[in-house]
Amino acid sequence: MSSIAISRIAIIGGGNLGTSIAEGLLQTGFLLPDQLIITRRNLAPIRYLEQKGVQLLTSNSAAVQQADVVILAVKPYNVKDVLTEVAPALLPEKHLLISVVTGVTIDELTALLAKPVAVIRAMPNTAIAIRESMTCLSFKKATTEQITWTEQLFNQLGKAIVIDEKLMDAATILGACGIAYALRFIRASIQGGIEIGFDARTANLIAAQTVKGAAELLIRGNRHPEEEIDKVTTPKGCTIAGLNEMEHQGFSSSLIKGITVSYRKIARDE
Ligand SMILES: NC(=O)C1=CN([C@@H]2O[C@H](COP(=O)(O)OP(=O)(O)OC[C@H]3O[C@@H](n4cnc5c(N)ncnc54)[C@H](OP(=O)(O)O)[C@@H]3O)[C@@H](O)[C@H]2O)C=CC1
Ligand SMILES: O=C(O)[C@@H]1CCC=N1
Repeated sequence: MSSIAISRIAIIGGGNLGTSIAEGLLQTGFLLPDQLIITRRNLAPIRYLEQKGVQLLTSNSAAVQQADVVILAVKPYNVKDVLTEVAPALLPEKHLLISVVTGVTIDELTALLAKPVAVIRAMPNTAIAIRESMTCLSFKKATTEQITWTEQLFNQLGKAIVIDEKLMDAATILGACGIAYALRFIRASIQGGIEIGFDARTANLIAAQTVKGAAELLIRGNRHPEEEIDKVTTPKGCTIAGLNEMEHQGFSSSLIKGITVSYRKIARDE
């Protein structure tokens, strides 16, 4: 497989994440809409992608046959059936399998395929739909070209880093589930904002843009949050009073505990 020339990408499982990946991919110059195939059993919810030129199929094997990169985006409990179905069509000399499935290791995927197809695990998040994903990648036996190509692909869709596979569950929690945690923070801010006088729409805009700005301060400035917090906290001021009350109520502690509970839900010793 060349590092740049692919004929088609097939996304197996056009659900929340699969369609988010498709939407992000369509915004890149990485491929044309007719180079993208997406499958699910019930195609009705994703007919809108057909209007954009994407090929929709119910046959996973037919999708795999037409593609050289296959993105597996089904729930973990569907993996065995789907891989058993597509294994005959997956050719080691042709295909790269990228799995975004939570908690299924490269060894487990390879064992289900029972053939030496290159497998890369990717853990993106739903912000991939707007090319703002944080994607963690891991691999075992992929070629340099396949790894480079996959990094380039996900860097077109946000930021991508390569991690050890044993950190993949932690990446799932911090990066993928993290979208939900961040949105809950924003929702709570909106509720507080309404209580102090804003209508919901205005509170939503202020809270979301403020979180975006805070995140950009860290990303662009490569800073620790507390450095930026120090700039906001006037001595005896309102910020520190509110922050300390949040901590007295268990703000950081509840987040840390939530993250570790989420982690225990999927983590295994690897
Ligand atoms: N949602 C997220 O934020 C993230 C999810 N993930 C992982 O990505 C995977 C997908 O998650 P998510 O998109 O949320 O789940 P969804 O349930 O939304 O999507 C899974 C899709 O797979 C389809 N599907 C099920 N069986 C088959 C089959 N035999 N052939 C083809 N398609 C099939 C389903 O459609 P139908 O029933 O019509 O076939 C469904 O649309 C999971 O493993 C999840 O852990 C990883 C990171 C983030
Ligand atoms: O909650 C879940 O199981 C999946 C994994 C990452 C995001 N959603």
